[in-house]
Amino acid sequence: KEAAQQQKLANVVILATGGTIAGAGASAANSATYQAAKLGIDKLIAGVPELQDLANVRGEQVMQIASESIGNDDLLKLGKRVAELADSKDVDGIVITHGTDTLEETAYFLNLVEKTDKPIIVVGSMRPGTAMSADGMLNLYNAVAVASSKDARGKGVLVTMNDEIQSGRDVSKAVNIKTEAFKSQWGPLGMVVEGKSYFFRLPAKRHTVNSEFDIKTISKLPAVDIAYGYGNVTDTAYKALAQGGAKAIIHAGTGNGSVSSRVVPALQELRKEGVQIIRSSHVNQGGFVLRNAEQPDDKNDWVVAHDLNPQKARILAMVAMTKTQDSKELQRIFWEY
Ligand SMILES: NC(=O)C[C@H](N)C(=O)O
Repeated sequence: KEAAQQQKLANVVILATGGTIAGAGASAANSATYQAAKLGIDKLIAGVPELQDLANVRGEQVMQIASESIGNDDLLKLGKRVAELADSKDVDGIVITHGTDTLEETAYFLNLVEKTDKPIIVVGSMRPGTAMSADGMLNLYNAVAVASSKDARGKGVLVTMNDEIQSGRDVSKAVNIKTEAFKSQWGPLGMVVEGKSYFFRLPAKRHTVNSEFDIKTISKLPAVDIAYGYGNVTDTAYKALAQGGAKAIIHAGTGNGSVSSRVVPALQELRKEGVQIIRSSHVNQGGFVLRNAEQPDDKNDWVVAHDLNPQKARILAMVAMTKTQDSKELQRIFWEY
């Protein structure tokens, strides 16, 4: 009977990368003071025995780091492992446990480059498992529930935090410390309650099987960096990033992605030298940058990131620039993804 039950369940692989979901503090009162990336995947799975009621679950430790330290090589390594698993007939869904600081970047990256309609869920926690009211157990349970659900297929990479199912493209960490940390200006796609997924919306932008990008053909990501806009800003950081080898600079601009008159000449000059300039907005609750609104982008040959925040714009620029160095193509890609 047990064997029959196992056969009916979906096969889900959990790829562990570290983060607070694998973190540990000195006492149960330590919800914010702890070390990330301490527990291995076997301990995480053993900590939630109910996972085995949802799916046949197995784990793999891909890396063990806090997500603020994830680099481009880590993204590529994770992305390639996800693709191998997605190609396997024995795998129905994939969960990635991840620190929350750059979770939105990894989720968007996978959303762009994984050619599969199998569910891929990225999940983290705001409190370590040793804390009172730790959120990791339920977030992980929800992630496995969504990964084993047929309803989650073809919806792009998803994120399960705080009972919500979010699109990996749209979601970002909007609050820290609190467990209701992840928000999207376009709203969640659904909810997961007691191991069941409920979807209410679909992502509108190109992703996974409909994406023109494929992790299998990407072996290196170009250098793309971010510089922040604020009152009294100078062009020092922009010039330094270009000198450091940046092929594109994401301008994390004020308001509509506006650019200070003190910075405009340097960005015009850098563009002439071949560096792509991409205007985004650093406003907290969701930016929306349009071409030729605050700056004459056509004249300057700059690109706008539309609703993508600066860190997501960096991910898309890197992926896009594995294929094109043309600013018009880049802009087309920023509208479509
Ligand atoms: N809540 C977390 O996971 C934060 C941690 N710094 C990380 O991103 O790994």
